[in-house]
Amino acid sequence: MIDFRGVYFKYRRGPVVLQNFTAQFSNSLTIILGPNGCGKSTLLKIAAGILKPTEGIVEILGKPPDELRGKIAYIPQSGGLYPWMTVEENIALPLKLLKKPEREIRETVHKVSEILEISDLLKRYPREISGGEQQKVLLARAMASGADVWLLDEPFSMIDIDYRRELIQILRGVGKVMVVITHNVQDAIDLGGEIYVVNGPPLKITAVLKPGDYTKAEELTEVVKSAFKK
Ligand SMILES: Nc1ncnc2c1ncn2[C@@H]1O[C@H](COP(=O)(O)OP(=O)(O)OP(=O)(O)O)[C@@H](O)[C@H]1O
Repeated sequence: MIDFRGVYFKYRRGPVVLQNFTAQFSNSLTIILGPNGCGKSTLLKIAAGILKPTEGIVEILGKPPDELRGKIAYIPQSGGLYPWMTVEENIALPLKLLKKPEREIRETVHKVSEILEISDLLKRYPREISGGEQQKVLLARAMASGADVWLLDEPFSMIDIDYRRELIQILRGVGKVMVVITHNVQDAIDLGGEIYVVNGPPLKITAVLKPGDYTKAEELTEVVKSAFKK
């Protein structure tokens, strides 16, 4: 579903992050686990079409990212909400860009806000809500957008442990193609997708674990620790 073939990417004042990188993420839910600075966010930004590789081919559902504008929901590791817009306006933005009727926009925003338990935050600005609430708003925006592909960079890092599991169940029910970057092995298990353990830069895949291979965080932690060293 997400295909990287011979991809090369280097930051102008940074390392070569992708060097002839080839991978096919074919599960509808891909989880990427790896240490700080190895290149996970860069890979996701390339998939989202935000960064352009200098060599190689990137395809999502058979198309280059540029042809999928409006069909990809990308949630960055930090930021991502427009500070001058209310929470409601931030969630509505992708639907506005798609020129959906006002009534449909209103209904969709209210529906997703109820699902994510943020209805009471709609009139506030991003600076007036907590970090975890901001992450919920970003997920609400992805949900409202109806995008087919969700690229999520550490989407639960500030969500408390009690709500996290509930949120993961909600996301699993959305039924979209998803790539999720996480540092948290328990989240990876709860998500239940195919887990790619990576290292770098340059980014390389050191282990691929099928859903259900590991049910205990301790077992997966051991595999991840040894894969990080490869
Ligand atoms: N704009 C930039 N310019 C130069 N180097 C960069 C830039 N952004 C990232 N890098 C470097 O590229 C490498 C990969 O960064 P990236 O953000 O993709 O890592 P990551 O795996 O997502 O890390 P983390 O888990 O800490 O978020 C790192 O060595 C980082 O220092």
